[in-house]
Amino acid sequence: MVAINMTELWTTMGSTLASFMFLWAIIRQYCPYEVRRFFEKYTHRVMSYFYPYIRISFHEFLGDRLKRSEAYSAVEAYLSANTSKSAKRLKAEMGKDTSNLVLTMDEYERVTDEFKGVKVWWVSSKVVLPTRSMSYSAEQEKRFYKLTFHKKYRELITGSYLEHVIREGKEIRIRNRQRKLYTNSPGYKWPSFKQTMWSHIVFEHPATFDTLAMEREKKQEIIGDLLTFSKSKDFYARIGKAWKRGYLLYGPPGTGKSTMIAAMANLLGYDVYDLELTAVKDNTELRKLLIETTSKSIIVIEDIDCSLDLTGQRKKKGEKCSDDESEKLNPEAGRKEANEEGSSSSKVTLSGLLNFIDGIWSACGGERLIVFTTNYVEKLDPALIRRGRMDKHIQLSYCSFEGFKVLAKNYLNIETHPLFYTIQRLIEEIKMTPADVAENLMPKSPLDDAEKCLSRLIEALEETKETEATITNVETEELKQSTIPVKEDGEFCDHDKETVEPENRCQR
Ligand SMILES: Nc1ncnc2c1ncn2[C@@H]1O[C@H](COP(=O)(O)OP(=O)(O)OP(=O)(O)O)[C@@H](O)[C@H]1O
Ligand SMILES: [Mg+2]
Repeated sequence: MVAINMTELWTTMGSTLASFMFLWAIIRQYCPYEVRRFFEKYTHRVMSYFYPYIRISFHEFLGDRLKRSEAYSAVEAYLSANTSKSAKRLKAEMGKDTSNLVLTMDEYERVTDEFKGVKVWWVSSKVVLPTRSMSYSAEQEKRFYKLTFHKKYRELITGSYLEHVIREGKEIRIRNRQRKLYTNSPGYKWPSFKQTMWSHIVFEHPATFDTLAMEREKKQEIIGDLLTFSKSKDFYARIGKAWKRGYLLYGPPGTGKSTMIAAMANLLGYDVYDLELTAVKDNTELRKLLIETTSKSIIVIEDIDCSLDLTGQRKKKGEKCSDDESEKLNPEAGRKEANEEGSSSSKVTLSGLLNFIDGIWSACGGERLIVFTTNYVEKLDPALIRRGRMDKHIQLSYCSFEGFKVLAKNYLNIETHPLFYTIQRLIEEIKMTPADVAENLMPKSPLDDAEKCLSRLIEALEETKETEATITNVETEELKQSTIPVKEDGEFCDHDKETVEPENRCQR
């Protein structure tokens, strides 16, 4: 009797379920989106009374969708390391140093994980949002991971399990990630959904502080400063300051400013965001770029004096960053065009840049260095480089003997040589950039040994010495003539006195 009743019960339940499924299929197929949403909502409510499982979603982009969710990235990394053995469909991507492959779950793949004897299930999924256009576009995809577990383990899973997933995921990401060099391409379109405003390539610069030609003490001081910064999360939180630090690198061309940025990134394992200020449309776009940078990164603005003038007005297209006079003194300066293509419509102002560095938005993300480089530190607005914005000012200068020894070790693999004495004497009295010293030390043929390269450097130093002496003589001569200007009638006159009427001034 009981058996018959049970059979009837199962049959009734089965047919009810079948009817419900049929009804649901019709609704899905023919009803408008709003009606479907309505049914979905109430079906979920009814189901939740009987369904013993809890589900948590981790979406790739949240809220205003400006930034990829950190939780999503951590889950992705965790799953790639912990479940790639059990998943059947995987995606492959190049890992760190392009030497290993990183495998992650493919879309709609389902895997099981276990924590303290409790089973949980992860599914990677995506929804495609309704588009206005007829064409299918990848930009409308919303990816997410869904975690499912029994409701009796709610506390364990939402507490210690998720903590464990996020912590481990973050560590794996740091271990596996390829460091990137980002740039904001000129004319890049406003991000429509999940595209970022930065494009990137893998960062593979080989420079390190070991290969940087610089006095040992100064180098150690900078390394110490950087390492202290990277370990000071709690300190910055305690003093109520955003976890970021500004560095101003200044000095003549070829003294190693860009090389030092690469060495900094390699020392700390940070990404590099090379910000081309002249390609930024306005302050709002600048802020968007800032928000999109991740932590553990260096934001670099090279040749800051060329990007923005001191009044906050952008330079016009084609205008040179240095005036004619300084260009004459330093032909290198002329090479730096103020603006690239597309800058004519740029409206980034000095105040926009100041806000970028330490405005309220600059705190988002944390653990970031902002580095400015310039050849002309004296041209910069003091507000831009005051402590708090540019906390550490580092001067990179002409090659010292100590710097030369680093280069000799790098290029020729020698630590001492009889010719070092001559080089020491010359290098201490002559201004030669590390870039020039390095170029002279570079073997030019397979037959070039250390002695040949060092002799070439000595020759170059002597040549520079002679040129410097000639210039000094000419300048002294000019100075002599210009300081005692004489009128035709034999009287002395003063060029600089404003009071002298133009017609009374002497002709040079
Ligand atoms: N201090 C240095 N140590 C080691 N190599 C250096 C150093 N300075 C310059 N060099 C060499 O010279 C080249 C040019 O240096 P770098 O681009 O870093 O100069 P810079 O100061 O950034 O110049 P600019 O002001 O023109 O941008 C580098 O490729 C590097 O090989
Ligand atoms: Mg440079």
